[in-house]
Amino acid sequence: MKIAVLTSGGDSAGMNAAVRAVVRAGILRGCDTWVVREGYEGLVLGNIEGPRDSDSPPEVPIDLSGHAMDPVVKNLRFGDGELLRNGEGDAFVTDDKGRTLKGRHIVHVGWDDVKGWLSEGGTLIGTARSKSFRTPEGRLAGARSLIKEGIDALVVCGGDGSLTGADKLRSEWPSLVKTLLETNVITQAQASSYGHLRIVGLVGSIDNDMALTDMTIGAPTALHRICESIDNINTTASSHSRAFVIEVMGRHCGWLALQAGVSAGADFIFIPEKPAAAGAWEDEMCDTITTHRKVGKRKTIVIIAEGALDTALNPIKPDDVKEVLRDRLGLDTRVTTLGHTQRGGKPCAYDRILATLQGVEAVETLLSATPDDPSYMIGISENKLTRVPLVEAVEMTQAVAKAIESKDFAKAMALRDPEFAESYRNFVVTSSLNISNQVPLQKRLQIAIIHIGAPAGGMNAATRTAVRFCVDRGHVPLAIHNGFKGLLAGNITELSWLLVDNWMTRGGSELGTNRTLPSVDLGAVAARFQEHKFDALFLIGGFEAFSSLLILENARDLYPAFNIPMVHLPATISNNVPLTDFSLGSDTSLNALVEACDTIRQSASASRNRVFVVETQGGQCGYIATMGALASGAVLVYTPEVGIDLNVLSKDVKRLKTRFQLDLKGKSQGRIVLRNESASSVYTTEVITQILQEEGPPLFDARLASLGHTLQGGIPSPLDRARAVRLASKCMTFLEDHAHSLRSHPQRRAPRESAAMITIEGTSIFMTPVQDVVKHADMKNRRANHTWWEGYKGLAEQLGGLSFM
Ligand SMILES: Nc1ncnc2c1ncn2[C@@H]1O[C@H](COP(=O)(O)OP(=O)(O)OP(=O)(O)O)[C@@H](O)[C@H]1O
Ligand SMILES: O=P(O)(O)OC[C@H]1O[C@](O)(CO)[C@@H](O)[C@@H]1O
Ligand SMILES: [Mg+2]
Repeated sequence: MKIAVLTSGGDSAGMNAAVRAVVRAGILRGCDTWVVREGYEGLVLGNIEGPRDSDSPPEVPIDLSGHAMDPVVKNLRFGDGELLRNGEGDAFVTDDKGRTLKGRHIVHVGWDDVKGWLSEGGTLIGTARSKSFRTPEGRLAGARSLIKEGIDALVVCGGDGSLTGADKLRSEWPSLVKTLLETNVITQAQASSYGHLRIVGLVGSIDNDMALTDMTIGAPTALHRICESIDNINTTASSHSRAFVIEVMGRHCGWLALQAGVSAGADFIFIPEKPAAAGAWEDEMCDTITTHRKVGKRKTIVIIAEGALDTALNPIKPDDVKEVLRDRLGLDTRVTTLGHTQRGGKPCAYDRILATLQGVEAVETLLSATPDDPSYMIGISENKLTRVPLVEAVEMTQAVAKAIESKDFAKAMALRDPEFAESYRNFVVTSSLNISNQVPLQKRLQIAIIHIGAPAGGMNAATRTAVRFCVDRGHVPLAIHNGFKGLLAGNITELSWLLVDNWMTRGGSELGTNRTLPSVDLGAVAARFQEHKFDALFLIGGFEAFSSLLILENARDLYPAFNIPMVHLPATISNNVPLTDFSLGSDTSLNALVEACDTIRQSASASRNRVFVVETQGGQCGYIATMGALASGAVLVYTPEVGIDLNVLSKDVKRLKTRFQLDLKGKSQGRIVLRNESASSVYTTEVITQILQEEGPPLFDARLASLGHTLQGGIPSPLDRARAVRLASKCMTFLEDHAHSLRSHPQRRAPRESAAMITIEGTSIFMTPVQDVVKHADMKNRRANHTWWEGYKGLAEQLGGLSFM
């Protein structure tokens, strides 16, 4: 099968990763792979007729013995990848030896043509907003180009518009083929061979505006760019006690503005799905901000989506908001439009992984497609890839715009993914300071918050959420400083709304954290619970927090003080807590790893012929190493779950040698091997590096880099912050509900369900009793019995290109 991939609409970070994945997965599955330059415009323009240099066979590598049938070897490179990467495709070439892509929009690419693309921002194959493709003539020309080049299947990576175009092409295809046949543009044989177009959509857009998927490729990276900017603005805003109105992208969708509001801790937001009340938003905004200023807040951050409206559908622009803040509140106010900085830069770890997994899935979808199947869009629901009929996704997306146009805002909100409305509610609770939601005095609780284990990004954001929730409901948030040691020392204080204001952006643990378990002195721990009148306990941490909760639940018969609701929010960079797909901090950590590996790869590539063995943390859990390999393009990954033996090592050395032999002479790229710190007690990172150093020359040499505690990351990633807000809010509701039911039905022993862990499993979030979590835990190795990412070690290595050698 000949598969072509194009990118269309506004560019988004991760599009290159998607193209790389489609190309490499296609090759691994025995397909020929092509890219279409400049989106649909490239299809319309097609390729110039006559001789061209794109189909020249792959340059023959020096040693093919034993590997001639390897699909990677057969499709090693066609020579145009460098041109695309360097932006030289359209260069004016004077001598006849030079390559050019001028006049060629549909280009054959091989394995090495997409090397290094994983980490590149934007889209190297170009994108466009093609006017001509919107016309029937344009689509006819597009169909002609595809058939002329013999393309059987098309992957379109773009936003809602691009996928609407893809759906149109799909539905019109039979009539387009008929017209081309009738006008003798194609032969009967071509019409029969290409009677059915296999097409699949990948959603690439920073807007996250496509229905039936939780996330679009590029939206998380744009959120990174926005949060970085707002984090920077925060400090200057605070210094001058100013207000900032920050405009973010999103013509018809408020996802970026909403998530930025949640993750950056803004005071007020404007989004199209929840338009501000016409004629009343000025009062509402001023009241909210005045309340914040009255308790002593020195800065004001208002985020406004590009497409913000009021309920009468009048656009609201940053200058309108600025005027109100200046004239009515007397605030020294500045407007910052983030513009295209949001679309720029390298993809974050999540986008690299999402694009890679969805690219692979797109190829599988094309291979299994029959003429009776609908065309699919590859989506994601929480942590599960989905195949959704393209036509349904397009219709539902258009329904949002229609709902807004007809002022049915509740419907618009409901048509976005389920998390959208929840995020909005969470934004309101965590940003505002209002007492109208407070519960009656007799229902108010003293809720203790404790951090346990190693620091992880998002711990402080979760704590801030808990505190803001308490303030909103009238509960008292009590911080236990320095874990159970601190509790025993009586290190407990009340937290306030203002104190936690800047905690969204803070890494580490503001409360202080350590690995001491309550078993250090259970009786004394119970006494402290009683003394400080805890009504509920919120534990934030990793495996130790899970163990602590288990210890407390097991001791409920002995110590009545533990008969309060208790909930654990997993937070650890290792992501080794059983049952949950993601712990807080794991995304921050992957981003730290990806950044470090990009830098290391740069050094390795510059030195030519170099392998870096990079050691990751993760304890007995290979999550960071495995997902880090997918996100950084490592060629090998060693995990504690699989282990290392001599056979594996010797095979890997051979594979690396073969791969280096296949590189263009003098242009060898650097390669990365990731090794989890506990993958083997004998074959340590040092030993593996020494083996490669001994065996590699003259083909390659080897160096070691240990990432250590840098993997805890600095500033938490926006995804960890947003997850912290979402999960911590649910935890607080859980504590409140169980505390109230325990108060109304006092029992000697609290029910086991009242000591739970919040878990993300596939498409759902659960409150799982800690006693049930135990069944899924390997307590000795401090990890889960089974994980969702196990198979990705093999996938990372396949996409790295060594597995078939
Ligand atoms: N209704 C349509 N019929 C045919 N082609 C379309 C249609 N809508 C969009 N397209 C094609 O898709 C291209 C990209 O669409 P659009 O500019 O809306 O961006 P997008 O894919 O939504 O991405 P983003 O919103 O992230 O920039 C258009 O320029 C056009 O070529
Ligand atoms: O880069 P352009 O073509 O000006 O488009 C800007 C638009 O593209 C997007 O970035 C993506 O759709 C929108 O958020 C924004 O309104
Ligand atoms: Mg769009």
